[in-house]
Amino acid sequence: MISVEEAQELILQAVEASAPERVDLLTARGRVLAEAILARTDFPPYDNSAMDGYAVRSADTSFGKLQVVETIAAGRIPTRSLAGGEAARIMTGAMLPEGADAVLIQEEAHLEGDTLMFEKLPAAGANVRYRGTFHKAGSPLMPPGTVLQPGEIALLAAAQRAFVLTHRPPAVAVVSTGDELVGIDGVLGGARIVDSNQYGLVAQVREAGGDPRALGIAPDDPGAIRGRLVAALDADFVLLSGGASVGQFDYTPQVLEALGAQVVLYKINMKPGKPLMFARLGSRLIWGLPGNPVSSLFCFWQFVRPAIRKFMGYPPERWRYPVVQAQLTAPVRSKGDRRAYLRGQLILEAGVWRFAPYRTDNSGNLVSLLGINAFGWLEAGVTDASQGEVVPVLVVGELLNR
Ligand SMILES: Nc1nc2c(c(=O)[nH]1)N[C@H]1C(S)=C(S)[C@@H](COP(=O)(O)OP(=O)(O)OC[C@H]3O[C@@H](n4cnc5c(N)ncnc54)[C@H](O)[C@@H]3O)O[C@H]1N2
Ligand code: MOO
Ligand SMILES: [Mg+2]
Repeated sequence: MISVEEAQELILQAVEASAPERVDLLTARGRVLAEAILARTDFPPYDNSAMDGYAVRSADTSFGKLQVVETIAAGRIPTRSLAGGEAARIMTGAMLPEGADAVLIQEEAHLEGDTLMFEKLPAAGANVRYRGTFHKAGSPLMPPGTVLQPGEIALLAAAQRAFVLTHRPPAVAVVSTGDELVGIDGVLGGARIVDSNQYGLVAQVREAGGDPRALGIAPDDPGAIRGRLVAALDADFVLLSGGASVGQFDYTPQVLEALGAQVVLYKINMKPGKPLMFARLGSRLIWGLPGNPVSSLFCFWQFVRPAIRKFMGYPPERWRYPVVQAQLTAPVRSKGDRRAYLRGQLILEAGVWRFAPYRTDNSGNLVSLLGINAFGWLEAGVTDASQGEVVPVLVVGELLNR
């Protein structure tokens, strides 16, 4: 059995960033830039007011009051420049008139007719956003490799980039195997269960940024699995779930070998998720995920998501989930035969990371995934840890505050 880190390394070595494609900015969230973006305009594009108030000349201190000569709304070009003793009513974002160099906020002034009364004029530059002070036209705005989150999308919109070159996400085919499986609206009873992995994996692919293709269920029959796998090879990545272990009807390893796939690794020193297989078939990458629902989800987070992120051009520090050190809120046990990942909740409590482990380690217990956001772990050879002990915790979901 190889370690989690060795397996991640081997899988990532098999992945390259995808070719760039042009996409509509409205659909680019979560993608990664494959081009450098230059600013064509200054940010901001003209001197403007940061507040609602009065554009003034800060040097006009000898005037006890000023004459308001016009009102400037956002989107309007001032009709005249300010001479000594003059002010202009101005709104947030409106263009500063020539001659003005500061904005007096309206709360610190009052009008008597067209005469502006105030105690003190603001210093030069107060409440003014000068042209080009955020960013200069012609200088690099975003390098390739920038992850496009809402802030970056808004900035690209401001730079008038309606289309951008980004790495394309992988198409990820999901195939479940098992004679016991029925589709979500299939007839239960007897020895049948719902193919829940298909739904969990499709959701995970989407969450990671990939393009999922739900290909349904193949029975536990090598020919049928082979047929479904070949149909799945249109996709960049294929996720087979079930049949990865050593049972009499576990066919994933033999089907992959019979197809001539190059098996890169099989079996990881971890629980849940030991019987993971990863193979290459031409340019296609295939994961044989263990069928146990918790193992399937966990193997995805550990070994598929990093590959999706690398394929999508994400920088290395974003391939894997982050790890924090957190205090256990309860004692935990492990058999010690493999590295044991304990599902649970990571909570930031009064500035301290605390990890509340769920009470089961059963790989078949889907109910135990309700509300979890993290996996704390004990290394192989360690059989217990007490309450308050600090353990490493892999953060797979949203952080919680308390
Ligand atoms: N003698 C041994 N038995 C097992 C070993 C072992 O080392 N020696 N490993 C165990 C571990 S660890 C795991 S994990 C599982 C992996 O099982 P498989 O990948 O072979 O998967 P199946 O046998 O097909 O199914 C296991 C389990 O999961 C359920 N399942 C399968 N597919 C789905 C699905 N799409 N949706 C929901 N549930 C699914 C299936 O019904 C079984 O209950 O092997 C252990 N055994
Ligand atoms: O490694 Mo398996 O996933 O525990 O039950
Ligand atoms: Mg099995």
